[in-house]
Amino acid sequence: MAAFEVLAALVAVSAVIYYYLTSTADFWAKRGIPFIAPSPFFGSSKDFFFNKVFRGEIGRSFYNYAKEGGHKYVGVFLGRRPVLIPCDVDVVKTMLVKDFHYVTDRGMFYDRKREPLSANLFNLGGSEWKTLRAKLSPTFTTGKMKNMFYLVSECARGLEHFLEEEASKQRGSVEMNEALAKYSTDVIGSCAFGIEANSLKDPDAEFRTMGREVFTISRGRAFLQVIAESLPMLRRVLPLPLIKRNVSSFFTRTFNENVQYREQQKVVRHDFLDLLLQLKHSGADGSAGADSTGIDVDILPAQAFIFFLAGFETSSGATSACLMNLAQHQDVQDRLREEVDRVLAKHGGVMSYEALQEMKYMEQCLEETMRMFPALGLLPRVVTRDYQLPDCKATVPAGTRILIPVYAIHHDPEFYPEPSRFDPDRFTEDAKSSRPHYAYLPFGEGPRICIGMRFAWMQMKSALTVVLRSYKVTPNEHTVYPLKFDTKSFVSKIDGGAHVTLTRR
Ligand code: HEM
Repeated sequence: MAAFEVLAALVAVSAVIYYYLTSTADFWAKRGIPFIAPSPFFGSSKDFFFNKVFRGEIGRSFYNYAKEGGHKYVGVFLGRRPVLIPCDVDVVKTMLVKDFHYVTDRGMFYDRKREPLSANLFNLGGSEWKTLRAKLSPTFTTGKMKNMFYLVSECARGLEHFLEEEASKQRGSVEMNEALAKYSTDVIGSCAFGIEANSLKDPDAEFRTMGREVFTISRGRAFLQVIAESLPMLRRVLPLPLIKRNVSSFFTRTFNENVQYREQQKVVRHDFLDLLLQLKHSGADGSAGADSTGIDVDILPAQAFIFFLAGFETSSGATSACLMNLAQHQDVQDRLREEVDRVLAKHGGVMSYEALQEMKYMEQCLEETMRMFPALGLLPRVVTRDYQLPDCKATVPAGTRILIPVYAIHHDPEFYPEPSRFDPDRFTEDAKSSRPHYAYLPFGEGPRICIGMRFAWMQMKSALTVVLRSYKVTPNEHTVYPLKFDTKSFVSKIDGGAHVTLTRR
């Protein structure tokens, strides 16, 4: 009898779970939006959960399905959660800009109490995000970038020495992804935390170790994340810190120690840390500042942390992918080097901020690389109030997820014929004006566009200048090309590394 009761209870629980997991399956059908049918638990794509395929590529299969059917949208399910994929660049534009007040947030999970670093600009939503963005935006003006350039160029000199040593060790063979990750760790360590991160000099530098750890997800954690995707209410009870504890205590401690040092020693470096400190003080003395508009000064370390997180792997990934493209396309590399030599000669051989601004062909090479290899293959958004979709009769409720298929748009032959071909001439002014602006979204768009874009350009161009003015870059036996994406990485990363040979000119 007892066995029968246990069995009955099991059947009942399974039925409830099954009902819960499948109860959203008619979400898109009810709204008349074409959709990709889900399977229970995994939704429309198992690959999405098991990280077997690059997420941007999964988005591309959804996008192609919609386009082939002549649809502007396709509905999918991630687990039981309905997710909308807009597949028309005009719709994307409307969502990101005109209808921004309906689609303000990314729907990222954060928990200010348990994990203060998660309450950062990338994750925050609504009015908290808006106030913070307004406070932080002046930190990234051209003038502020110019003031910070001396710190970036110090790190670029560090990169120069590092490459000299590395290239001499292995007949010129260097893995550029790691070299550039060290460089960008040093850059952001210096600008956002005010310290010499020393990643280029010291193979065991703590900052670099933490940078690696922050993106490493154990199998157990990955499994819990799958469950949390399907059953979001478990998020608050599962032992699932977003950021590993040793990583978060390292960044918080480093930030706080340096704040204390600067305040005591009255050090001014014109970097992000200075600017974040100004936010702190403008609140404390009662003038229009952080506290007076409701920003808690305790969330400042979280902002330095997101500058690091959002800034180091994105920039190093794009720069190393660009070098891989240049290694395969010697004609493009020669043309770019000619530009670097010419502009530097004009500026007395000095890599100044102004010199970098003049390197227009370098911009084209990076733009084309970020088209092929965008940092985020899918741009997340969430609907914040009931929303009648543009060019469509359907309304979706608040809470509906949206994924903008950036990688798919960047590989749509309608905008980029032969999309797998590397061709920086797609980014001449004429070529750009011949296609819709929203067919190119490497930094996102609208009010939530990447706040660090100017900084990223400065950092990437400095690194490319350092490499190209001294070396010819060629493929070697370790080079894997065409580039493959690491399917486990949230931010796009080259699978197998960026191996090239550097030969002194
Ligand atoms: C090549 C380098 C970079 C790329 C490709 C990149 C790309 C992106 C993208 C795609 C987004 C989302 C935009 C959207 O949702 O519309 C974003 C947001 C963001 N990025 Fe970057 N990024 C780069 C470098 C940086 C750097 C250097 C920093 C900081 C120093 C930074 C800080 C941020 C922050 C804080 C956000 C959130 C902005 C907000 O929600 O208001 N990024 N970035």
